[in-house]
Amino acid sequence: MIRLRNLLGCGGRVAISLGLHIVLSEATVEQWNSYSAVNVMKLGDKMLLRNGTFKEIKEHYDTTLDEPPFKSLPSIQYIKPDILKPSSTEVMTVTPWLAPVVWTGTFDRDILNWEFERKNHTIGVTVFALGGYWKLLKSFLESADKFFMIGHRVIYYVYTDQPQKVKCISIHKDRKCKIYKTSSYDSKARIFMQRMEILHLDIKRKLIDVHYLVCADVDLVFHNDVGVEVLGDLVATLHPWFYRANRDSFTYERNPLSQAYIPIDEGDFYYQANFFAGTVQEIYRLTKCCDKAIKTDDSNGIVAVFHDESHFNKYLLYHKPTKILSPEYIWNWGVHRTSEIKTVRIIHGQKDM
Ligand SMILES: CC(=O)N[C@H]1[C@@H](OP(=O)(O)OP(=O)(O)OC[C@H]2O[C@@H](n3ccc(=O)[nH]c3=O)[C@H](O)[C@@H]2O)O[C@H](CO)[C@H](O)[C@@H]1O
Ligand SMILES: [Mn+2]
Repeated sequence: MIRLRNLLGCGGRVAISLGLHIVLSEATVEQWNSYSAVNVMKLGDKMLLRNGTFKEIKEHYDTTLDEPPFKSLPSIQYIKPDILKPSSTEVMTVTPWLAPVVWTGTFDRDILNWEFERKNHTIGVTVFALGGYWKLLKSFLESADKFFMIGHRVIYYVYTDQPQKVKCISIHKDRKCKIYKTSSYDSKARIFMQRMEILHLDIKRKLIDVHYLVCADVDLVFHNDVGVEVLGDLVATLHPWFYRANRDSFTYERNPLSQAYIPIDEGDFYYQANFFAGTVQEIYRLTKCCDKAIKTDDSNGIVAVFHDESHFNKYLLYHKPTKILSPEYIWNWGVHRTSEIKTVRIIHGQKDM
């Protein structure tokens, strides 16, 4: 029996269940038994376009529901969680919409790794390095090899206008690096705008083909372990300059004519656009939506105050992240460090070119 999970992606699963609902409400099962599976499976994954009746497929679906979804691993030992003991008394660890906020001390990476390994997912990282910024790639990739997702399958997707220079940078032998050539741009604003477009188009073209995707700026240096705790459906990082600030001091776009506009009495947090993550589907939705908003602004002669970051913040206000990373994840040495910043994990803003 081929497992259903091999046949269906997330979309396929939804389509099948939708298919069943439509089918059962509009025709009897007997009627549908005589239909070719092809008709039904147009709703689902192409791999299911095989000869078989609806009955066979329904039976297959029912059987596979009872199978364990992921590989089983030997159990691991860890300290029992104590429900009466908060993971932090200093900081918020869950938002009002029930998204966890990841701080050092709030998670056990061994448990997370064990759970992740059962699912056997690949993690992609996109990074853009155009113009003189290609020189930052070496420290980005070398530090990622040392601290990022150790023990997991990682693919780096490097976008650059100078692929020949990038090829010379050596990366860890167990990791793949795909280099995609992009056009050169004179202005930074153009680069920020293009990134959103390139990302959603390449996800659609399957040039980026992973389960989880992390989108990072090249002027980041990994300083301590960053693991699967940063993965989730839609994950954003708190900005170190603003995490203690009130919403009226956030540098959101305040021009009501811009697509990125956020009124002064709205906003949860100020997120940085230089490190975000999610499933590839969620990153597709985010980048496509931001790209559309940036282009609408462009056609009206508007450039949002912090470019893609303004649009990113607008998107996340109305599509709440399912996980938030503390500023430990993207720290800037220019910010006064207080006691809640226990482990600086990634450093931003040291452009040593
Ligand atoms: C003042 C300003 O605009 N700040 C924006 C910029 O902060 P930053 O001042 O940190 O921007 P930056 O210079 O790091 O540029 C952002 C990223 O674009 C890429 N890049 C940029 C220029 C270039 O010539 N070549 C190149 O490859 C590279 O990946 C870089 O890390 O970026 C953030 C997104 O991450 C936000 O959008 C910020 O609002
Ligand atoms: Mn930067």
